[in-house]
Amino acid sequence: MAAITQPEATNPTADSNGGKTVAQFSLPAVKLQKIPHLSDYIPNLKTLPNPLENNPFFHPSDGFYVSSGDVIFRQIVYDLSGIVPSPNPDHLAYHRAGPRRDVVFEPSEVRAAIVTCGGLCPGLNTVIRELVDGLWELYGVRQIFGVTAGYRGFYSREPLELNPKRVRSWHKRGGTALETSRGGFDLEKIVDAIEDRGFNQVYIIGGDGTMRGAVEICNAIRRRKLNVAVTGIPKTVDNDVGIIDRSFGFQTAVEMAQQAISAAHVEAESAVNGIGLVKLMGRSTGHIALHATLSSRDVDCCLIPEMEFYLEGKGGLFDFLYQRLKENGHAVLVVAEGAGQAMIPRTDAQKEERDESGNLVLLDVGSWLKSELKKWWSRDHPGELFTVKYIDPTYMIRAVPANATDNSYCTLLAHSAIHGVMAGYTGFVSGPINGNYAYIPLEEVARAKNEVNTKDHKWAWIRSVSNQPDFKKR
Ligand SMILES: Nc1ncnc2c1ncn2[C@@H]1O[C@H](COP(=O)(O)OP(=O)(O)OP(=O)(O)O)[C@@H](O)[C@H]1O
Ligand SMILES: O=P(O)(O)OC[C@H]1O[C@](O)(CO)[C@@H](O)[C@@H]1O
Ligand SMILES: [Mg+2]
Repeated sequence: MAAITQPEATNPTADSNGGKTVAQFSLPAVKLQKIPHLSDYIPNLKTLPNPLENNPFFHPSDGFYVSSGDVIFRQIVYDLSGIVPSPNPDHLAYHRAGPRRDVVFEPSEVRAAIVTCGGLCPGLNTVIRELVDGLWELYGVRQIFGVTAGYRGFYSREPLELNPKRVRSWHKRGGTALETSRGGFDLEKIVDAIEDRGFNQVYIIGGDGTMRGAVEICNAIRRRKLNVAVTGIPKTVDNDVGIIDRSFGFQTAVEMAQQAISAAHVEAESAVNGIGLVKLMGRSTGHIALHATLSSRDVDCCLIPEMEFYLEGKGGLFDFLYQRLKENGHAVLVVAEGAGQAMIPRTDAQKEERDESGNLVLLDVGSWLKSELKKWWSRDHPGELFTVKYIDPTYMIRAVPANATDNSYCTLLAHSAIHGVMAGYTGFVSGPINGNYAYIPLEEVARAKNEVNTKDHKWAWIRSVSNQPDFKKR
């Protein structure tokens, strides 16, 4: 239990020259997040030396294996002055991901299943490929299966046999070669299928909904006391899964979004009073819109679900855009698909409309904004030229192969997951925390949400590059 205490209370703002730089400060005690293990409910689980020992390509050296004492801290930024209270009262630590000295699965007895659920995301095929390759090449597993068409595929489709030859070029393809779907989550049928088919390692790739389903599968497997390890690999182009630094495919999506913003910019500056409007994915979080705005620098205003805005009146969107048109002759507006939903009129039927997974179907904020902009201009500036060019690259930013950074990220995620499962961990997710790969309890990831914090420095940065209003009525 690390409790670090600085002995002397001094002026917290003093510089370091005198050596007395910080007020008395003590870190909270470390709370290590336990990862469930098959031995929690399977007595006398046999262990064997890691097969990597005999892998001719690895030659495990000193420090190669990760021990249970290796941890990653969640929070690495502290205010030693004590002026700003810590946002996380617990000093959380997670087990470091990586190969363990002992494993609980004999490779010849492993029957691994891989499934992809929910919407697409760049890198899905890379994760699948690297799971197959990692299991086969690192650990010598030969029975690897793809469950097709999402959760429903467990009980309604024949699994697909996978091997390195079959998946060789999958990382170059967008989408998921296993196919995906929403809905179809029938817990008992899924767990029956896992049992009947003899799967003992289940790799579940998907977003927040998928992770909640994976928690239920894990709990049911534990109730039945099955020797089956389950791991979740978080997939979300929206980057809305919490705790991990970012989700795979997110950077690729942000990069793709640049093309749409550039096109909107060209269209806008080539027109008289031109507005370029781009709608980007982001059902309940605006990370893609935020990062695409920050990296493009062509955007005058970025609207996200985490921030309310209004159209009319002083300090509203129209007021701001009018100023921009007067100053620059054009403006570029980026809107996340989940922004402004409460302002768009909905019929009773639309209020109820859900997709197969139960997610509310969003209305098209881009089309609505375009029509409101046109109404405003013709009402307030009749006879003056005005153009809105609306670009909706929705599926283009996620239906592409992963870029180089995301591809290597996917490889590390897949290999981390395999090492954890082979060691007997279950009900966990692998992912980077502050740049280091960790094992995080699945339940915690299923609960955590990563929203844009409109009070932090990154949002202030958006406001400073765009000079957009804060939309606070005064
Ligand atoms: N609370 C839940 N419990 C069990 N299963 C769930 C739950 N929520 C969603 N699922 C199942 O998980 C799968 C994927 O869910 P969903 O369509 O919401 O996508 P997701 O995983 O959230 O990914 P994304 O939203 O990023 O596309 C579906 O098969 C759905 O039925
Ligand atoms: O049209 P689909 O496939 O249901 O997916 C759309 C949704 O999926 C997401 O990309 C999340 O994966 C959201 O941004 C979007 O609302
Ligand atoms: Mg989701």
